[in-house]
Amino acid sequence: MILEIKNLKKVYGDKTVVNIEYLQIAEGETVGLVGNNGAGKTTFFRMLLDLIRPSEGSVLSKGENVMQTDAWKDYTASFLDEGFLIDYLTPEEYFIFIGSLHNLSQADVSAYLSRYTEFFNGEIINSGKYIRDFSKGNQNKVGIAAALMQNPEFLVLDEPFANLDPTTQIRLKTILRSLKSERRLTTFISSHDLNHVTDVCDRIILLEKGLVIKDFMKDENSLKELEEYFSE
Ligand SMILES: Nc1ncnc2c1ncn2[C@@H]1O[C@H](COP(=O)(O)OP(=O)(O)OP(=O)(O)O)[C@@H](O)[C@H]1O
Repeated sequence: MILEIKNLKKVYGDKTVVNIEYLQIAEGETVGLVGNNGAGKTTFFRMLLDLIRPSEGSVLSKGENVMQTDAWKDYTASFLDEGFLIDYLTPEEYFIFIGSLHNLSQADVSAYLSRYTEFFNGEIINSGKYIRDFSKGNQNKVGIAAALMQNPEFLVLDEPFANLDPTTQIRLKTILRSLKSERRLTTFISSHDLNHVTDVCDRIILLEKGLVIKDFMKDENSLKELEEYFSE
């Protein structure tokens, strides 16, 4: 079991924004987290990654509490928002820096980047610009590519399709599918885009006011069911 959540709660003031009794994610699953604004998706992801402390409960990665160990950091990669970037670097400098944290040489990083030319669509590499000068969509591309470069077993992405152009959205889905089939990558992604989520995920978790309202395996009716749920 790559991830196990036990009685996880986050309380701000008198408001419980995440309240998940039990949840587990197995190796190789692609799980989509959906829910309206304020449902608690980002807060939940931040607790998964030990970026904020839960008020109660625990997150176990391969059986170890993420608050008490570091081993999970070797096989987990994530991109939640631009806060993960270093905006006064160029994308190349940023990739080299992230690579150096994961024992990748400059040659390894260049080899990796050359495989992602299509994903970058000519806009990221050799642009001579700092990350801060890129559009939000292109900043997202840098963050997602840096996460993938770490060759993770477990990938967490918060709204990866937002701000990406349709071509890149489709390319990202293709990349996620091939990493799943080639390397059994486990992916946990949040999204407001029900089409993309049902397209790429094999399991969908619906969060509302911090609670898991639905947790089901995707089938051919899932998109319609989700659309009905959200139109009520
Ligand atoms: N630091 C904080 N202090 C107080 N309340 C917070 C804090 N962080 C988040 N919240 C509240 O927690 C709730 C959940 O927010 P969160 O960002 O996790 O939702 P979300 O599902 O990711 O929403 P969105 O789809 O808009 O990104 C919201 O009501 C938010 O206002």
